[in-house]
Amino acid sequence: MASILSDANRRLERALKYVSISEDASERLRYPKASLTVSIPVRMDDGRLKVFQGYRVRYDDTRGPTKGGIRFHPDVNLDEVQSLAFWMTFKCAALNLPLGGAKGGVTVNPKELSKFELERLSRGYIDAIANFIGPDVDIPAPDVYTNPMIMGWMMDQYSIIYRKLSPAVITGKPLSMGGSQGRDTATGTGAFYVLQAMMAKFDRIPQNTTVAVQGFGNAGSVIARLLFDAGYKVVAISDSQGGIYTPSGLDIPSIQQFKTSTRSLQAVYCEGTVCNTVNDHTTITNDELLALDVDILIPAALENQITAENANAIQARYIFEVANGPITSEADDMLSAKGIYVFPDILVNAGGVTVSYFEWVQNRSGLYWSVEDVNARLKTMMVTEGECIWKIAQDLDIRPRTAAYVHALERLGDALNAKGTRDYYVSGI
Ligand SMILES: NC(=O)C1=CN([C@@H]2O[C@H](COP(=O)(O)OP(=O)(O)OC[C@H]3O[C@@H](n4cnc5c(N)ncnc54)[C@H](OP(=O)(O)O)[C@@H]3O)[C@@H](O)[C@H]2O)C=CC1
Ligand SMILES: O=C(O)CCC(=O)C(=O)O
Repeated sequence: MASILSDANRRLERALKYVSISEDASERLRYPKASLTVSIPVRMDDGRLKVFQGYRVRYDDTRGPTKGGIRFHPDVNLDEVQSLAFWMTFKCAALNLPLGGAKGGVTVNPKELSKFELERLSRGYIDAIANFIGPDVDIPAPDVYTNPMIMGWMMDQYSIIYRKLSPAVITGKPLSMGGSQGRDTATGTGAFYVLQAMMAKFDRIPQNTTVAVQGFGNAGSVIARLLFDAGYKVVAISDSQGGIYTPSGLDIPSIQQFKTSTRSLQAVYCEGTVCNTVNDHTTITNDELLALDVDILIPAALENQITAENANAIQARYIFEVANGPITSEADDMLSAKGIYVFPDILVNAGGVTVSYFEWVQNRSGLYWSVEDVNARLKTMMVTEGECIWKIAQDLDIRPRTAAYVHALERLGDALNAKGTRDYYVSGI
């Protein structure tokens, strides 16, 4: 299979046909600005020293300091981190955030580490990348298998290194360490606002709309819950171990209550009290979930879930990409040919980075906002930019994904052109 970054770049090439930005600007956007690979030695609880591979990629900083999460997962590699940083660049521009794109990761299965080992790894990662990040340079945040506790350790480690409390160096922190209200639910909430706005265009009524959600972590569980509360019928959910399916609709609040990051949904559902409330559920694989005959499919786990191999099996009418990069470009073409609407990651999951931006603003101003204020601002931004993208798609008769890239490219092109040629003969910060 092609590298994830070269596949991601195919979306850029497609959108470039619809915008008039300079050759210089488009050429600059094809390559990450800087990629750092580090080794992180960690003393394990049994006394052994283990060395982990870590990465941080700053893709483009033309519109502001770079921003993007940190992933702890066994499959993390440089190609994946570069692609995630590419998507962050276009996501921040699509939402008009004054930020560029970055991403980080460590190749590790955090479920195999003790809490102390995880803390040493998190602090070691910051030791290794401290020169590469900073509140005005590059600001990390959580992603898959990282969380507020890890962000807190990382911010603390950075503050120790620079002998100065630096809350604005990282977002997604615990509230007690300068985190923002609403950041923990922001990705799912932002996606919900976009979904509601788009479904209104098709006159869809929640009670008559079935949904399947792949991935039940920070992003997937929140959107599943919001959809359930709004009256949608969430008939299937899954995690890394597989999924559960109930045609009459799942009791999402009970499942949320029982699921913890290390327990499988199937075990929670079948061993727990939840199972006793619904009799007609079946366990399904992740592949089966993707192919269910539902109205809305929400991939909210990892990239490359829908490929040329299984695109023809997809039956959903609408796909909302809460995960980054869940559909390959080849599969995109096949879904489009089947008349399936795909609402893209760089719009749908942008709620996370938007509230991260709010957190960074709050850290720098010292003035903290209520959750109502955060969510109201989030809703305005998600719906406003979503509507612009929808209009571009209608006006140019292109897919929502290409429209989102066109929207982002117009802003990125302006900024790259305004900056002039400095980048081409003086090294950047
Ligand atoms: N967190 C954020 O703010 C943002 C996240 N995203 C994207 O959303 C997606 C999910 O991230 P997030 O919810 O934060 O991550 P979490 O770590 O909170 O949750 C990940 C979920 O995905 C499940 N999962 C892992 N591997 C697979 C697999 N192979 N098949 C099906 N499910 C799997 C996990 O299962 P298990 O519980 O069994 O481990 C877990 O339920 C990622 O693509 C991420 O980049 C995008 C924007 C912001
Ligand atoms: O909150 C952030 O800064 C980044 C979130 C993220 O990693 C993403 O949107 O993929």
